[in-house]
Amino acid sequence: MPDIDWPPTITPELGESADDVAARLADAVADRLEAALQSRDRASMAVSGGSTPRPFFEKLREKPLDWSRIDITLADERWVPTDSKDSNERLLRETLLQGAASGARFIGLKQRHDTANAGQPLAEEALSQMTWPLDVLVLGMGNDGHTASLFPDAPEIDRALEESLADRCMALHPASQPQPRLSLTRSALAGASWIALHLRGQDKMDTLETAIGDMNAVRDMPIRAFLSTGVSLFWSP
Ligand SMILES: O=C(O)[C@H](O)[C@@H](O)[C@H](O)[C@H](O)COP(=O)(O)O
Repeated sequence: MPDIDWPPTITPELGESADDVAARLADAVADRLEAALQSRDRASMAVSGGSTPRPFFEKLREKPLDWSRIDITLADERWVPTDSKDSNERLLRETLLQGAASGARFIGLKQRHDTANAGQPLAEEALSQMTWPLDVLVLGMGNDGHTASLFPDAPEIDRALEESLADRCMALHPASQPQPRLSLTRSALAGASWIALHLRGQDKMDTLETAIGDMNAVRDMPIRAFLSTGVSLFWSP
């Protein structure tokens, strides 16, 4: 079911629990990573933070993969210390990067610098260690239609959405957010070989349907930049 032609008539499997969907997503991601490792020395993945992905991360880490050949980064990061409760890096270290999966190479976005703008060149350099395009990308979405940290109210959003931007990451300062963000750019994200959209709640489904209703206004709902590329929807009520 997961692969849906976009724009879809959304028909997620009704009645699936969040845990069921997290397990199905972990299976699909493991399959894609395994397939990538059949043809190349290393596989690369970017995942999103927030509250939705925790059960997914806890299931994915149990998969029997050759984690030492897998590079993992974040779709975005809040510019906070990596021991902050708001840190996506901390979330990943506490959930996914445990046990055998701790053997993966994690490329964090947060850098020593005080500001996201100052840290961006170092993050860009760190990201260049990975193989691109990404083999796997797991996106979330906010009810304003943001994904990663591509927020419609960020002054930098137009540049971050440029389809041919060379930079793989950018600092953004969305007025709606308490912290500056460092986000992968549209060009870095949209090139992924396989994109999953992991959502939970009717509010997110309503937002998704609004996004699909006017696919041209990408700046208003940046998730639209990815829906037309063909994403696999993993949604639970
Ligand atoms: O750093 C972040 O918060 C994420 O990368 C962000 O893009 C997230 O995916 C959405 O905001 C949904 O968050 P929830 O899963 O908490 O609803």
